[in-house]
Amino acid sequence: MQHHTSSKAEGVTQALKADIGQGCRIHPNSQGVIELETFDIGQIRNFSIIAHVDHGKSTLADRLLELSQTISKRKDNKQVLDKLKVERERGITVKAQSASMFYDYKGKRYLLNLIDTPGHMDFNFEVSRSLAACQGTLLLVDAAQGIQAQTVANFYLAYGQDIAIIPVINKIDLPAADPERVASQIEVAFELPASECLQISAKSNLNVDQILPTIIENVPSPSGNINKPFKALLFDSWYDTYVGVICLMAVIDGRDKIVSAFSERRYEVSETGIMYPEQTPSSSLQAGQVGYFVLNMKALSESHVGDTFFDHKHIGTPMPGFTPAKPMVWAGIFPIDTADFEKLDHSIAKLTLSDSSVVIQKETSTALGQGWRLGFLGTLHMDVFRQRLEQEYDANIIITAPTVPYKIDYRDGTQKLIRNPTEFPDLDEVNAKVKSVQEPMVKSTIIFQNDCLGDIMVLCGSRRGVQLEHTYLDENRVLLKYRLPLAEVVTDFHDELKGISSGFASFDYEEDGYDDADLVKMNITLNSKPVDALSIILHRSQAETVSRDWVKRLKALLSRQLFEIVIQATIGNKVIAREGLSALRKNVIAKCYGGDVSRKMKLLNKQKEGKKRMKAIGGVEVSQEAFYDFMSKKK
Ligand SMILES: Nc1nc2c(ncn2[C@@H]2O[C@H](COP(=O)(O)OP(=O)(O)OP(=O)(O)O)[C@@H](O)[C@H]2O)c(=O)[nH]1
Repeated sequence: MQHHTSSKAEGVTQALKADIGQGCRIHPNSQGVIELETFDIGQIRNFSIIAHVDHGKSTLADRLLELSQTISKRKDNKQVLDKLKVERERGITVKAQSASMFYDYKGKRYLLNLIDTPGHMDFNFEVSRSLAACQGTLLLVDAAQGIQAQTVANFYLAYGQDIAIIPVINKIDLPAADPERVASQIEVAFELPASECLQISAKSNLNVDQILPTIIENVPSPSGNINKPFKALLFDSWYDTYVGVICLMAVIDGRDKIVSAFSERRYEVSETGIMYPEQTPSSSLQAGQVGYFVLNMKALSESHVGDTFFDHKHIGTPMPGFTPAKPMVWAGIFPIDTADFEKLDHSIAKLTLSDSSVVIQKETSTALGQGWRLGFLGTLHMDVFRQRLEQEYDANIIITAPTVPYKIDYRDGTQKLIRNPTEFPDLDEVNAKVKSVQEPMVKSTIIFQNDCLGDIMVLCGSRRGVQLEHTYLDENRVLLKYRLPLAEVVTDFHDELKGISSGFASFDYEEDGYDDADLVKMNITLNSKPVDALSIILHRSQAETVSRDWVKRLKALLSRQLFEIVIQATIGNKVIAREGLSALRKNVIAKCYGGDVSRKMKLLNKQKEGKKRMKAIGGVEVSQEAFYDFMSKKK
């Protein structure tokens, strides 16, 4: 194999004689930049890899980077594209990343831009972003697991964008691999010929060398024109402490270095470059290329994903942007120790700099004190955010039960969006003023083995689901489509599904508008005083079961006090569940009498310390830990 360690003077366009593909490492010139100016647009390919979670995208991406000599072979098996600690721990890709590589094929040098995508349903929004910058994609399917729900969702995202789709069956080295069966599933589900599926093992490198030539042959080059005025699509951005906001863009036309945003703000470009795989400056970025721009943008809020940038003298029609990510799950976050408020405020602000899809509002709860209400794309997104707060910022927090956004239509024609159960109107107000209450719906895809069909249909039915489709992918794999309320899906639906199918069912959903629903707000009271942080919005049919469960669990978590505690669940004025906790008979303080003074002081101080973390609600002292335990245990 010819290793092309080019000299500094050598341009990247120089054609090689080799007619089988091989990678090539390009080095920056004496100014420290990679020369991209003379690179022919016909020799550029922009592609992504889409797949269900764990089907091997990141592993394959690393193999392609190695093969193209973009990175050297890693011994530690750590993935290059997954940068965050939480991603490595959970083995999921959260934020899309891109990487450029150079590859010599049939005497020509190609610039291949790989745009990695996350594999979980909460991040579908990021998949669409990445696809908008590509002309082709590798649809990766695990040879043992076959098509899963996310494979279907991703296929349709790519299909909708009208880009070339190359089916690739991965993990053919596994003993349970059945590539022929998976190829036929691909033909049944997507009408892509089984004979065109590449069969590879990203782990053992088997047939991986076929991938880049297949991309070059089958994915069209971008269609821009370098002689037209500059136009680029912003598809990702992040914050860098040293230079401010970094914008990842796909350049559609032109080759200018001065751009101006559609927001009519003008920016000076201070640096352009490619992800190689680290940020590497380039002499310019021009039509067809994908790379980063440093624009002296100070705040991430100035970079709108889906925005179009133009040459400031030729501002044209912006490209259809992306639908902005809408937070679909809201939850309150509070410090366990109220003294941590400032520190936590700072940590949340910093964390949202690198994740602009989180929406923040301040919130005050009588039970939990000052905190925030945060909007997330889904429950996994929420979990990842919580985990990052705890791991990277050492935060001790309580997070309330998630709420989906409800819509209330009033008789007087006004509408209200509810993100917090405390904002939900009480029963009297509903009766007097409300025309309708609506909840968000989703269309879900579930794929599983035939033998759990009955149980899965029962589960969907109990979650108020309506069946839309029932297809056999092969003799024992079933694809079901259900329309379900989002509120039913964000709690423990996925866990139950995994339980029923011993972990094998896969699940994905997309938003599907709002439906009228018979919803009520359930309040929890302690000695008749409501505990705001424990209010939830429920479908009337579930109120009884949930209320009984909640008061029972609360009873188990509260400590007995010097008087009786009555725990009630109410809807309006009506009590629907009740538990009592009898009074402590002996005064605990009595134990402190006698003994030496210092021991007594120590005990009293300890008690004071503990009190800091107590809230008195209806005269009842509730420790933050009790809240924490209550909230962290799912329904
Ligand atoms: N046996 C085998 N294992 C593989 C192969 N490719 C990937 N894996 C393993 O499958 C697991 C998931 O691979 P990843 O590359 O992290 O999957 P991913 O699709 O990027 O996952 P997300 O980022 O979470 O969507 C890892 O344990 C890999 O080592 C393969 O060809 N054969």
